[in-house]
Amino acid sequence: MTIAIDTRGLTRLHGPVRALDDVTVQIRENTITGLLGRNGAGKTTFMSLATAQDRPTSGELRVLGEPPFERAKVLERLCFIRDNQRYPDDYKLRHALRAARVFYPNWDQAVADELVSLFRIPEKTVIKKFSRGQFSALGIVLGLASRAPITFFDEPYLGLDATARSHFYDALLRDYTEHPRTILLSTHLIDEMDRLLERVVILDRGRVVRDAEVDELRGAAFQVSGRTEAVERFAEGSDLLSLHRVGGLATAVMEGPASEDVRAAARAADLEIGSVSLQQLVAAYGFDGAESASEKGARA
Ligand SMILES: Nc1ncnc2c1ncn2[C@@H]1O[C@H](COP(=O)(O)OP(=O)(O)OP(=O)(O)O)[C@@H](O)[C@H]1O
Repeated sequence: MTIAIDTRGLTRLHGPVRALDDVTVQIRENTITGLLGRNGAGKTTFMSLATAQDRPTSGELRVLGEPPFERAKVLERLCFIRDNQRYPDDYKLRHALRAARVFYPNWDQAVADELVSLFRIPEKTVIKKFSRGQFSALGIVLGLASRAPITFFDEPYLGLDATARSHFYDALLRDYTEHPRTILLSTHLIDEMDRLLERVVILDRGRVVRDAEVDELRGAAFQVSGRTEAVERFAEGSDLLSLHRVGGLATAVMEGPASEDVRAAARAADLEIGSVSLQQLVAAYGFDGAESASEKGARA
């Protein structure tokens, strides 16, 4: 297994704010990894450090085997698509594409042309007058057509309508399958994107709280649903992550594998047992801004 991004104790302080706090993580090469976490968790900071747009306060960082700072050889192999990208005032689509063609050694013009037409990006309008969605679509075109060995997408979907988002996911998967490379994506749209993700790193207040294969995470919890009383009784004494009650019915997400014994007990209590989605799991742990059962318990 080759590591694309390797960090040891990576820390970035802004005064009292620990934007990244002692982060030790290895991002695998040729994998799509999701960087998840609530607002302010440190996702953009991580990407900015890995692309040498910012410097760490302490800790070690290696990208493609080297510290990225002032290493042209490393930097030309990275593409960072962020939501506040600046373009010169008079830039139109063709100027951005021309600059990208010069900058990215693996640039694929045919991919760019196809995506420009798919996303209906205007050719005559200056980029600074683009709608939010058109601006995001341009970032996606640059990110995919760059074919950079490591591509960072920091919430690349802002302003995109549902059809355009779906075009993005399909184009990303298709191009990645044909040309495997390392892709790091930050997102809050976990349900929509979970089919893209092979691994996730979840950050909370600058720290890594989970770093796992998506399949491994999904197998780490299960849900039971049915009559509230029966669900509550079933959940007693087990590792309850979240409990939602609606009318007389409830759904509980519980940590641990759904073993045969657990399944038999659920059937005996007339409860439905099922798997949880990545979004449900992230929400159950409270990493999406919702309050987890353990936080609620701690307050009570
Ligand atoms: N230049 C800066 N000066 C001061 N604080 C900063 C600076 N940049 C980031 N921070 C703080 O560092 C923390 C991490 O910010 P970051 O932008 O990395 O979070 P994020 O996970 O990308 O959030 P979001 O999902 O909202 O985009 C936040 O508390 C933010 O306010």
